[in-house]
Amino acid sequence: MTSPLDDLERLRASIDNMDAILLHTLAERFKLTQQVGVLKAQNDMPPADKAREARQIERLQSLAAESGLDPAFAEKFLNFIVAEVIRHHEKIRSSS
Ligand SMILES: C=C(O[C@@H]1C=C(C(=O)O)C=C[C@H]1O)C(=O)O
Repeated sequence: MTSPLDDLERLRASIDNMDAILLHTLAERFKLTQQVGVLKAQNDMPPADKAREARQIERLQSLAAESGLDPAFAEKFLNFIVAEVIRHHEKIRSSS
């Protein structure tokens, strides 16, 4: 029989793996949004696109509901990421 501490350690090891996946996935996403930022700066397009964000939120809320996640959390999560992306885009724009 495993002890509670063994169980805790095993669960935490898997959580650490998931955190690494999340971070690597985010890094790949930021590589793509950086390319979008360069494209927008080169073509005088605004950093933010609220219509696109609204479509993404709607899609993620529905995926969240299907996965048993709180749709409000999905929206907050996307908004948090997009705010950082916009910050990057503004930086690219001001330096080009
Ligand atoms: C990446 C883009 O720029 C911004 C960032 C988005 C994102 O991180 O998904 C979505 C829309 C834009 O506000 C884009 O227009 O596609």
